[in-house]
Order: sequence, then C-alpha cells, then structure tokens
Amino acid sequence: MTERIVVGAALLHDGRLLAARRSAPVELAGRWELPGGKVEEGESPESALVRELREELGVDASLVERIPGQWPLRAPYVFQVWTARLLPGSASPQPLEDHDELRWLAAADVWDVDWLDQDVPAVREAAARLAA
Ligand SMILES: Nc1nc2c([nH]c(=O)n2[C@H]2C[C@H](O)[C@@H](COP(=O)(O)OP(=O)(O)OP(=O)(O)O)O2)c(=O)[nH]1
Repeated sequence: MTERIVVGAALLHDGRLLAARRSAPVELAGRWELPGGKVEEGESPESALVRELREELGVDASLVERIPGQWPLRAPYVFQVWTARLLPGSASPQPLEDHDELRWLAAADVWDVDWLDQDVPAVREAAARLAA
C-alpha cells in the first residue's frame, strides 16, 4: 500500500509547545496530539501543514525545521513533524476544528497531557527542541 503522510506541528512560542486535544473520532477523542492533518493530493507536506494550522487553529505560522524521521500511524499513514512558529501579527491559536482544548506546555509539563500513543516518539523529539 502506498504510504500517505500526516503532518504535525511542534508549534513553539515563548518556550512552550502547543498540545491540542482531539474531539473526534471517538477512538481518539480526549487524547492530545500535535496539530496537523493529512497531506492532500498534489500538495507538499509543508504547505499542507501551514494550511492545517490556519484551518484548525486560525493562525499564520511558518515552519522552522523538519524533525528528522517519521513515525508509523494506522496504515497507510506515517507521521512527519516540523517545528513551527507563529508569524508576527498572527492570531492566538483557537480550537476551531478537530480539537476542543489547547494547552501551551513548558518543558517540565510536556508529559502532563495524555498524548496519543503513536505520537509519543515525535513529541519526545519536539520536547528536546523546547528544552534546547
Ligand atoms: N493531526 C494529527 N493527526 C494524528 C496525530 N497522531 C495521529 O495518530 N493522527 C492521526 C489521526 C487521524 O487518523 C490522522 C490525521 O487526520 P486528521 O483528521 O487530523 O486529518 P485532516 O485534518 O486532514 O482531516 P480529514 O481529511 O480526515 O477530515 O492521523 C497527530 O499528532 N496529529
């Protein structure tokens, strides 16, 4: 089966990482993730991620760097993650779609939320950037 990419953002601001709590589907609802979504046909992963951040959170963000590696999700999806920052003048993130709560986590608090199991390796990498 052809691999399909889900992109996620480690959105960093004032030394904190944004976590988003999923509101759907039922098997993922209540668990925390990095905001993002599926790359559409003909779209680059980077532009998909900027689009998803605008749609889901209402923010204007720029990607900083790809976190090396990719992590398996439910087949055929794999998860790729970029660090990202809010552009000057961007609105603050709001849970507009897919999420019912957002939380900015300092390095010491990153493991306070119930991340999706499959996100844990990516979050560990993102958290290392936060502490750096
Ligand atoms: N966005 C996101 N999705 C994740 C993460 N971890 C994880 O397992 N997933 C799964 C959940 C979904 O099955 C899939 C991404 O779907 P999505 O619902 O966010 O994608 P989308 O916005 O493009 O929505 P749609 O086209 O399915 O309506 O990847 C994560 O950290 N972020």
